[in-house]
Amino acid sequence: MKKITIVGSGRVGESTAHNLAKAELCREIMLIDIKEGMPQGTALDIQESAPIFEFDTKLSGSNDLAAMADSQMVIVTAGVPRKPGMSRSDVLDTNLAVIDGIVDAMLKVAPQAMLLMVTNPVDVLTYAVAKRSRWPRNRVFGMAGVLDSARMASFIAMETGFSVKDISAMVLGGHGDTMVPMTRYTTINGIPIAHFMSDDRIERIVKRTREGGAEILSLRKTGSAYDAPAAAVASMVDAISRNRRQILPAVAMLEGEYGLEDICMGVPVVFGERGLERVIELPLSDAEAEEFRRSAEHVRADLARLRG
Ligand SMILES: NC(=O)c1ccc[n+]([C@@H]2O[C@H](COP(=O)([O-])OP(=O)(O)OC[C@H]3O[C@@H](n4cnc5c(N)ncnc54)[C@H](O)[C@@H]3O)[C@@H](O)[C@H]2O)c1
Ligand SMILES: O=C(O)C[C@H](O)C(=O)O
Repeated sequence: MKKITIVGSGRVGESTAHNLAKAELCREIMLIDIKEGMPQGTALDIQESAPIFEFDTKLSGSNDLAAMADSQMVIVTAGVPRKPGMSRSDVLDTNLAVIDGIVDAMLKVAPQAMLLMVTNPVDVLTYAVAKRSRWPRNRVFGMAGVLDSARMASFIAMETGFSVKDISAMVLGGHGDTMVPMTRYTTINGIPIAHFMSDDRIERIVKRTREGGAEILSLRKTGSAYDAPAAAVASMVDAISRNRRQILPAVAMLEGEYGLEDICMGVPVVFGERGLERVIELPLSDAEAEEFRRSAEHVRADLARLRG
């Protein structure tokens, strides 16, 4: 890709910029933030690591949303994170106001770009962007499942002692307390985890995965997770910019899949050069379908707040 803009150069934005630059996933990165001097300073700081990491990506910063002109992708990490004790939905109203301005600016200066939403609550804000922009779903999607699945895989590696490289985990649904860790589709080198772990141990991992964001918040206290989230964003950009046609869980607009439409939430999708190229519909057991339905209800409750 030629140019990627990251709007919001706080913790997740900065770490994402560094990951994209180190992997040379685009030729140019524009960092934008409302804080004066901050995106410029962050861009320069990362740029000065280029001789050490040996990347040719050029970084710059701006306080003007018009600087996203000609981007092929805009990654949105602007807004506020929740504080300990809050749910992600508690920052909806604050972050919605931020997102609307970004979409309006994109419609003017980068109307053909893809938008990758990170700001929380990510399912609802992805939906808000899709509705405001009227872009097709291949160009509007959100990051959550790659992060939640990485957390689940990390916890399985910690519990079993097996290499994390062999663990393939999958978490679907809304990015909240009702997310759906798909234990039946989670394997260690192709072997279902039930072969290695008791139901109790699996249930502990499911719970810890659902509470993964809150666990980091409660330890760190001054901010939410950013390193694993930024790595997750970079892996989605990698799949798109290198046209890998990789299956990753991501927040997508559903158009009848899983019996749902007019809602954004986490499902397995194929990422390639056109962005979100296809939603994959997995057969669900009765129990999984029920968890998925409950998660959708939770997202819909927040969507109702958008309307009114
Ligand atoms: N989807 C996920 O899985 C996931 C993971 C981690 C964080 N997040 C979310 O990402 C968001 C950012 O988290 P963070 O830790 O980087 O927060 P942060 O406070 O470090 O950074 C947010 C930045 O956004 C900037 N900002 C605010 N309004 C803006 C606007 N109108 N235009 C441009 N910039 C603006 C702020 O100045 C700040 O620098 C939060 O909403 C957080 O919950 C989501
Ligand atoms: O927990 C949060 O609020 C941030 C993010 O959604 C996460 O899961 O780390």
